[in-house]
Amino acid sequence: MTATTKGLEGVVATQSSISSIIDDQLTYVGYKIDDLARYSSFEEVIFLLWNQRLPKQEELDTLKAKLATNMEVPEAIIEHLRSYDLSTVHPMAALRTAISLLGLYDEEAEVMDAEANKRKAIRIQAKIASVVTAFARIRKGKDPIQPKSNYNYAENLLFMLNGKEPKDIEVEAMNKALVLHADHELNASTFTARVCVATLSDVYSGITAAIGALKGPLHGGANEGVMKMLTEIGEEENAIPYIQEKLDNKEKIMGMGHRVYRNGDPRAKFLKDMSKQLTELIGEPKWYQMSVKIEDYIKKHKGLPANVDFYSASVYHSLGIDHDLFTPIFAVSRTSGWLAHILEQYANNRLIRPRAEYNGPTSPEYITIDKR
Ligand SMILES: CC(=O)SCCNC(=O)CCNC(=O)[C@H](O)C(C)(C)COP(=O)(O)OP(=O)(O)OC[C@H]1O[C@@H](n2cnc3c(N)ncnc32)[C@H](O)[C@@H]1OP(=O)(O)O
Ligand SMILES: O=C([O-])CC(=O)C(=O)O
Repeated sequence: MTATTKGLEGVVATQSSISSIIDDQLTYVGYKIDDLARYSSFEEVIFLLWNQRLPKQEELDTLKAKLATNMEVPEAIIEHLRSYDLSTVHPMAALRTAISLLGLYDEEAEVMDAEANKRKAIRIQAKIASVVTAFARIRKGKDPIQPKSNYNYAENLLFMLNGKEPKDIEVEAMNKALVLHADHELNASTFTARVCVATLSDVYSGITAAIGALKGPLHGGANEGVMKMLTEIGEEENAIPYIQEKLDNKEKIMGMGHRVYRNGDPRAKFLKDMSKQLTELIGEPKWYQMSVKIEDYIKKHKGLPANVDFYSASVYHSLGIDHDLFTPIFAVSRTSGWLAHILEQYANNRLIRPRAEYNGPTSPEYITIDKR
């Protein structure tokens, strides 16, 4: 057996043609994230991740139409959401359970051929936006909003969330955030999804498992943590003493650091630009200003760069999204990547089963329970 590496750092666990991080550059199917963030719609990226090529206009139109028409969720899911005490349930917990439940209403859930799996991918990608937004509205005592078939994915997401026609700038920002969060090589939640389906379990199980992994604050959950931190700081002048105290207490600063990127996350600059623009637009530039101060300080004193979660917090806040919905919105986007990886895993599968180096006691004498 080879030596263990804590947290599997640097271990290459699979081959994949979906996304890559080489020398701090992120690509989806070889396309630079900078180009995709500037020019692509989220639907184009979904097509790219699932088919390993960019769509022609007609193919894109078909995918957009399929996503829009599949957004409706079974009434039973809505009723289930209504049955929780939503004041205490974390939205990621509700999402995890709702997606698992969704599988019970999909007649093809257990059908394991490639075409059926692609059909399920469309249904899951479409419906996850409705589940998150329905949750958001039901807990405020409002009814879920039906998607519009002529809206694109980002528009529908905002529309179903806020109940009003989104502004162009908001749609543009949401689209870009969805593109930037869509996939990221073998991050923890994607790895979780692949491990799950490599047992030949079903797609819903893979997505449910991945949601569970994304929920944690060391992964997707960090974006909610960033906004919590900014809110606690309150004003720009409090930022550095607050951060220094956290560092003195050996606490981690959410949204900072990354396992793979050492010199900076290429997605962060787009979110940073959007944060500047949108926080000004809503008349709350302090969130951006505070974030810049923290980023500079952590870079200088810890050598750690901001990751994708750092500026996405103030971006989502500016779009009027509740802070505990930031990670579910991340999940809506990352579902596209999880699904791509699940399909890729099925297409060339082998059970994922590494080894553990045993470091427990050896040969203790067994004493029967009456003598212990
Ligand atoms: C979408 C995403 O998942 S992006 C990541 C989102 N997560 C976060 O933002 C949470 C905060 N960041 C972190 O916890 C880490 O940087 C991770 C989990 C992202 C990466 O972790 P790892 O590569 O395992 O690094 P690890 O946690 O071992 O940290 C290495 C050192 O840097 C320090 N460090 C890393 N991140 C931070 C941070 N955000 N704040 C303060 N110190 C940090 C650690 O304390 C450790 O210091 P030490 O060697 O003195 O003990
Ligand atoms: O790759 C990682 O470890 C975490 C990350 O940035 C992501 O999932 O987007």
